[in-house]
Amino acid sequence: MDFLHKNFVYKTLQFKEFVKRASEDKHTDFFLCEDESYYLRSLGEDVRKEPADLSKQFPDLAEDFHIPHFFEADQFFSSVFRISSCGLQLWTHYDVMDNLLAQVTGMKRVVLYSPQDALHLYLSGDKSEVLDIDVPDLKRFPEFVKAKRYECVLEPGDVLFIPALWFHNTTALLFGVGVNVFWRHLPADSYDKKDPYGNKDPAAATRALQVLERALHILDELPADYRDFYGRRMIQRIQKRTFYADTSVTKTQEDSGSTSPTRQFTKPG
Ligand SMILES: O=C(O)CCC(=O)C(=O)O
Ligand SMILES: [Fe+2]
Repeated sequence: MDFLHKNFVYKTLQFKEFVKRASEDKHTDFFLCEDESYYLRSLGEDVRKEPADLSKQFPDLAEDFHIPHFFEADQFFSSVFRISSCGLQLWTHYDVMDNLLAQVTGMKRVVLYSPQDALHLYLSGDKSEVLDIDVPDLKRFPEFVKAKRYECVLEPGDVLFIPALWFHNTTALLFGVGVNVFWRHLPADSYDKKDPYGNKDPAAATRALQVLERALHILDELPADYRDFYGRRMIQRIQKRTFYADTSVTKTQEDSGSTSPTRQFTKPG
């Protein structure tokens, strides 16, 4: 699927007809063309307000679906039923909650990139503009080669932990059914209140980005050479204050020689 050129449409179908079409390669009945692909991502009862919940929208199926005890019941956010045609690829994106992606039938390739590689992914909001991650256009996306790719193939019964902010790109290798479960690992009031999908930035991040826009607007009061000078200094200040590698390596990480991030709130420095 291509979010830049919107090569997909939203349609309503009887569930039985949807499953038939999603599981066949060529269709006798179709919307656009005989080899079109199908994708279902379940939603809540009120699609704009409520997150998806397998036990509410598909109670019979939910009886068969159990995941290990990874989080407390009050951290649960949503359980999303997903069905895809063979070959369907979903663009690289991040979500803001921790996630277990379970494969029920079929097989799915999942490619992951660390949040620390965000600047190499040419983001448009929560999505990467590099749609073809296997044969990327390196003239348009030269930095993409710097993003480290992690890859796995999910088979029936497999469950993949996708931590919040980790980028993921999925390709169904066969017609397949899956469920993913999002849960909150930050205090509940950190999240955007109106976010049925679990992909809106935490409220504090949104506020910080708004303040940054204001700061940039203020810099516009100065000539270009001054903007350049203060812009560079602002970048350095942000890096020093926020990047793991620069300031927030914990004692234990230093001791073990690891620079991998942990989820810790660092004191303002
Ligand atoms: O499995 C898919 O098709 C997409 C999964 C996904 O984006 C997620 O679990 O957050
Ligand atoms: Fe996702």
